[in-house]
Amino acid sequence: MHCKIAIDGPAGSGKTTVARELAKRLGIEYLDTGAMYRIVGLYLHNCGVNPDSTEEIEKILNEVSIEYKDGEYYLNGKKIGDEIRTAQAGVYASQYGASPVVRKFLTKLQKEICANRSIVAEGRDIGTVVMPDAQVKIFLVASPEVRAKRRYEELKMKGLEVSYDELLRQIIERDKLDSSREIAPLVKAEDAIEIDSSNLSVEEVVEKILEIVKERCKLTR
Ligand SMILES: Nc1ncnc2c1ncn2[C@@H]1O[C@H](COP(=O)(O)OP(=O)(O)O)[C@@H](O)[C@H]1O
Ligand SMILES: Nc1ccn([C@H]2C[C@H](O)[C@@H](COP(=O)(O)OP(=O)(O)O)O2)c(=O)n1
Repeated sequence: MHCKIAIDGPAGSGKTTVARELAKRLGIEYLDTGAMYRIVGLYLHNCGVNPDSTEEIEKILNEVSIEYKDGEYYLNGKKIGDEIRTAQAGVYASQYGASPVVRKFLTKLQKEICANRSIVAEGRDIGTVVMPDAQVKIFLVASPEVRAKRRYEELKMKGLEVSYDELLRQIIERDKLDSSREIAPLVKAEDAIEIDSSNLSVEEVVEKILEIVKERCKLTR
């Protein structure tokens, strides 16, 4: 039986770090759905598309192909790099991520990738929309201040000029946008287990989830 693990939560709660480590230890696939929203958000922004215009977005997405191969993303055949990892790309992802057309386009792709395999997928609506049948659903949270500090350290390490106050503002704004939108909002799935990572190390979070996985997926690793 396939083991499906869904990790949802707000920006900076540790989803990507934890999901990657879990996938490695369990020897299963990993999917970062946020990267896909960042790719589409940045592309639509660069095309000057109005986030509220369904027609404009549909027209552009009809000519777009996104592929996911061996952990890498390709947009119209071109491999995606760190350009999607900026704070601003996260803002565009959140803005265009509220569009029903964008969500339909990406959710279809995400369901195809997650089908018929054991996988750890992370984002905002994995446990509620993309993999509602996941045996393990984690809702990973942390205080906005802790999440902004983590993002600040992360972006500084990448040599990017960032302001903690601006990051905190953006994180609070994205939290609000992501959880108040009509379609597939960021909410804890009824059967999800909430973990607050504010005062936990990555290892402690991974260990907590591994315990749940071993019990529910009967995996030995
Ligand atoms: N429990 C934790 N304790 C300390 N730092 C963490 C923890 N979880 C994640 N981080 C760090 O915080 C930053 C953001 O983590 P990330 O996994 O990208 O969060 P998300 O995917 O939820 O936005 C990364 O630099 C990561 O190494
Ligand atoms: N499944 C998802 C994943 C991301 N999004 C949107 C909302 C998020 O603010 C942006 C960016 O997501 P991402 O996980 O890359 O952002 P963080 O790493 O958490 O800062 O994309 C979404 O709407 N649904």
